[in-house]
Amino acid sequence: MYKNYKNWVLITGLLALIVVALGAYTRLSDAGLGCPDWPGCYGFLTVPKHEADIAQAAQSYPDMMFETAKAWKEMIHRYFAGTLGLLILALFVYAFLKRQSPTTPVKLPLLLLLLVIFQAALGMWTVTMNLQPLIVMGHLLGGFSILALLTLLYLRLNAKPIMGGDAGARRYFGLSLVALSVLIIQIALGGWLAANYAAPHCNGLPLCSNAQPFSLSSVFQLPLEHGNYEFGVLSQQARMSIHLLHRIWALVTCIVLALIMWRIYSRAYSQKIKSCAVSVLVVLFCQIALGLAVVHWHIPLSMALAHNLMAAILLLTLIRLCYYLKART
Ligand code: HEM
Repeated sequence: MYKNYKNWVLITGLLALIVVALGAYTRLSDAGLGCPDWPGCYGFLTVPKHEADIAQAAQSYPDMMFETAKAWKEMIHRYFAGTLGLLILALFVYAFLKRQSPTTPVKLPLLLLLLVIFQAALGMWTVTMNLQPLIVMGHLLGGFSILALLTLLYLRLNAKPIMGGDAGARRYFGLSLVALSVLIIQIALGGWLAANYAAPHCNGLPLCSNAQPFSLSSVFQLPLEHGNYEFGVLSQQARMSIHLLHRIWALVTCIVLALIMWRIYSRAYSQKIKSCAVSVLVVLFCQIALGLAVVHWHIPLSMALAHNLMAAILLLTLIRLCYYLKART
């Protein structure tokens, strides 16, 4: 039974990765408003198919343009996300029933359950508030957080302690948390960039070829008073600055993570810690290359999607390192 539970945690983690990818696909292919209501689609449980249903949908939402392909992208994301929510509920119920057992943590599944409920609310607000950028960014961060907590739960259940400990590397747990914070800021800036449709507003490499100057204050402008935020509402200068800040912080992320990983690698004597630090470096390199490719090839959907997934993988590899640095033997 316990072995099955471990397998279910793994399956739930893989499903969370698929849900994050489907969410990115929906957002990046501009299908976020494919269904203008929640949890149904134009008042139906599935995408309206018959002519009479489509006519009724058009009548109920006269301001919306019904597009079958966009509606399906949105609904498939919701079906997968709903399944993920049910699996997380099942993990919590099992952990609660086995709460006396020291090998089954209960706080982590509870946190996951609360987070997935909040994430569903964010998904609803994304639609009902017509892609308000703060909500869209929050929804992206919520997905990454669920993935991160499932990874932690998987590690708690499966990770083998490092033989003899690794006191040399263990001292760097605090620094690994610094690296994690820098990365989380970079992921949030990426979400802010995408939620404000700022990708096409900075064309050159490494800097933007736009004429306007960079403005830090415009990056944190909160557009609140608009009825619909699809395709962005901020000025050209604000979007260029948001994009540029994501690149500048990418440089900071790269330097901070590279220095900290090198330090941990050179001080660790366990192979496990060394390999965790190397994986962070390899994934970081791929992520920077993908970011550059997204700009160079004018934001092809496949690359933007890969850039999103690589950000998630980078977060997970860093969490794995933090876990092993902290885990008691
Ligand atoms: C550690 C480095 C980086 C991380 C963790 C990171 C993370 C992210 C994330 C999470 C997104 C949001 C994707 C989505 O909404 O699905 C994003 C978007 C984006 N990033 Fe990065 N990024 C990094 C480096 C870079 C670099 C170096 C560049 C370019 C020079 C870049 C260019 C972009 C662009 C253009 C988008 C918007 C994609 C779109 O809206 O279609 N990123 N990034």
